[in-house]
Amino acid sequence: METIALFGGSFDPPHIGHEAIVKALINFKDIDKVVIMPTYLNPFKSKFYAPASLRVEWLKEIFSEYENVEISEYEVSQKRPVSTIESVKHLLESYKKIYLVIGADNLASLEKWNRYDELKELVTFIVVPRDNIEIPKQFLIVEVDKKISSTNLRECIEISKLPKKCAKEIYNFYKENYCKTE
Ligand SMILES: Nc1ncnc2c1ncn2[C@@H]1O[C@H](COP(=O)(O)OP(=O)(O)OP(=O)(O)O)[C@@H](O)[C@H]1O
Ligand SMILES: O=C(O)c1ccc[n+]([C@@H]2O[C@H](COP(=O)([O-])O)[C@@H](O)[C@H]2O)c1
Repeated sequence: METIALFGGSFDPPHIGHEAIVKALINFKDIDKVVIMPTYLNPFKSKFYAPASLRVEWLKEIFSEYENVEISEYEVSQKRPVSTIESVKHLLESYKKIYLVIGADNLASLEKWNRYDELKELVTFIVVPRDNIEIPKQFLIVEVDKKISSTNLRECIEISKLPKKCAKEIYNFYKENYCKTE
């Protein structure tokens, strides 16, 4: 196991778009393992909705039968916003090469990420297309076409857009706590 794909995110909630991205990564290039790393809190966000412990629990259940997929609690266990550069440096103690996976919506803020100049030298970015956002030529692309976002699901939770393994638990949590519509 030398090469990993680091797939970080809030996963608030996890949805079938995330699952499709992980499936596509497993067979991409020289990737040996996908490391899914939920945030405690994204450094650019002010709050989370589901507690980190619950998001970790869901992710572990969703990917429990996937080979070569690991859920890392490195960020969550620190109970603070953790910059991606910190997580990458931590993972480079164990792995030789890291592909860093982001949705195209994150391209707009990427250069403002903490120590971006250093980060870009340490990883190879993989971008997943989204919302017809243009992806500059220097980035690798993994094609996954799922028009789903956690923001929309928090507004109006739809069970068909949640990973089967814990769709009911996720549905009930957001329905009771955040959904605005029936
Ligand atoms: N449907 C999708 N297509 C492409 N990339 C996605 C998709 N859903 C999530 N991603 C990417 O996966 C990573 C983790 O996503 P995240 O947990 O933020 O979910 P999200 O649906 O993007 O949530 P939000 O609506 O709050 O931004 C991010 O880099 C995000 O851009
Ligand atoms: O390192 C940073 O400065 C930084 C700033 C904003 C976002 N990120 C990371 O981007 C990933 C996607 O976040 P999100 O909330 O869109 O799922 C997640 O791993 C965040 O920690 C990282």
